[in-house]
Amino acid sequence: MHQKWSKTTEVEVASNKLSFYIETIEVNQLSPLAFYAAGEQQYRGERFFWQNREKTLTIVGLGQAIVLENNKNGQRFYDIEHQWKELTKNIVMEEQEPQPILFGGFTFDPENKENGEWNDFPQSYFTVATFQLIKQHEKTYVSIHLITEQQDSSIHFEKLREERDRLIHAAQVKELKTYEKPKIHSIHERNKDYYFHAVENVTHLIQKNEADKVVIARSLELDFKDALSSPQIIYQIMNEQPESYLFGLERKNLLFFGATPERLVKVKNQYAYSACVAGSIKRGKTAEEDKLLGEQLLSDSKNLKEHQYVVDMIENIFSKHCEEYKVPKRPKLLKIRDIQHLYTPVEGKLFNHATILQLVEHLHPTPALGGVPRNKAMEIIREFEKMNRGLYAGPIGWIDADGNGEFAVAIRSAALIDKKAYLYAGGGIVADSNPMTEYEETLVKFRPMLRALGGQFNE
Ligand SMILES: C=C(O[C@@H]1C=C(C(=O)O)C=C[C@H]1O)C(=O)O
Ligand SMILES: [Mg+2]
Repeated sequence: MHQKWSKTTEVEVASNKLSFYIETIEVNQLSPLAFYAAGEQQYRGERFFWQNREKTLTIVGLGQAIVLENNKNGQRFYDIEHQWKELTKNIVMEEQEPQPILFGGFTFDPENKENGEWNDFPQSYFTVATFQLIKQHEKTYVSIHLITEQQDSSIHFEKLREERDRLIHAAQVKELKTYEKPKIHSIHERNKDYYFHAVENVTHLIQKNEADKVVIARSLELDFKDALSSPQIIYQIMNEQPESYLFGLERKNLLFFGATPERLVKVKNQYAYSACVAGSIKRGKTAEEDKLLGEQLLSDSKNLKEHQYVVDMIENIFSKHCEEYKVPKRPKLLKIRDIQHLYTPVEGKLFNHATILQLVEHLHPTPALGGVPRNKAMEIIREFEKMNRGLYAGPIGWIDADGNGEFAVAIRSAALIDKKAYLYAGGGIVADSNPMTEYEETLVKFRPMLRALGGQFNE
């Protein structure tokens, strides 16, 4: 017999009286990706996938028990947090019991009005899945969530149990499926000339002291021969990027996905963990060359400057939200498949009242993706980036009913819509930046998603 938990709580959200029904079972041996793929017919546009960097936690969501979204600037973090607290305040979980998860993301800049692939996408987009799979410590749990105004939901719930069993069965029999790499028809560097012009201009502005650092990004447009499926893409990024957070978030016909090495913030039992990741160099072709490049990065003044702005800002936020915190004096190297970064982990013990979404609100955007000073940098980005970043460079992640959770910075990412994918990459511009070097840095940063999608740049 599977271990099983069931509970119902009454809550009031936005003056609606709602009941939150939860039933969780432990299941044997189930591939999270196969579970995700089992939702291909019924739940397209309503799924998510998350795996942390350490690969100790995987979460999959199929269907939507509730969607929390808003377009409010200024209050968007607070609103999501408030609604989630209302939804979960009466839930008392047992220690071993898997929690209901709120998963989603915040766009990079709610003030950006550029048209494109992010049209109609809300500035904050979160969901609680109808069917939630959690794989943690080698155990796998599947929960049903039903959030409803109905008083008697027993018939509805019985249907959901049947559907859960169908999904689990389908996932078990599809276990061994592999997917082919997509076939790219064409690659287009959007506004390429304009990007060089932007980096040059922004460097001049910084030399004139209008700002200290500004991150400028650009995008690639890929066309495919055939339409791609979300499980096919998640499969590719799982094979490509073992040392990163992996994520996929669907809404209607858009899939946003990526493999990022960068943590924005993790909160566990009132401890907070963040990471300064900024400053980059490529990987070497041999171990010796790789080591030399790493040493070069560790002593390169332009990259150290890029990095230090991030450390100063994150340290400042931690000093406001923590009783105590630690910041190492010098960065170390974070080496991932295509690139090496300067990396400084930061951790602290939060004040009692501090929450993960408050930290997300204050940390986003760090100067790793925005700049210094923050507001000036955002204005410059709006003026000089001919695009809408959407969820790229924004916070993506989850929160549980206890307020624990983790958000990554959604870089090394792309949006897929039908037969087109849009890949995003940028870099920190400081006074001594050079357009060609920055351009080449973006090529390296495009590489993981490009490779996952079946493409490659020639060197
Ligand atoms: C902007 C990106 O990455 C950020 C910029 C970096 C840099 O300029 O050195 C390094 C890591 C990230 O914080 C991206 O990957 O698109
Ligand atoms: Mg850089």
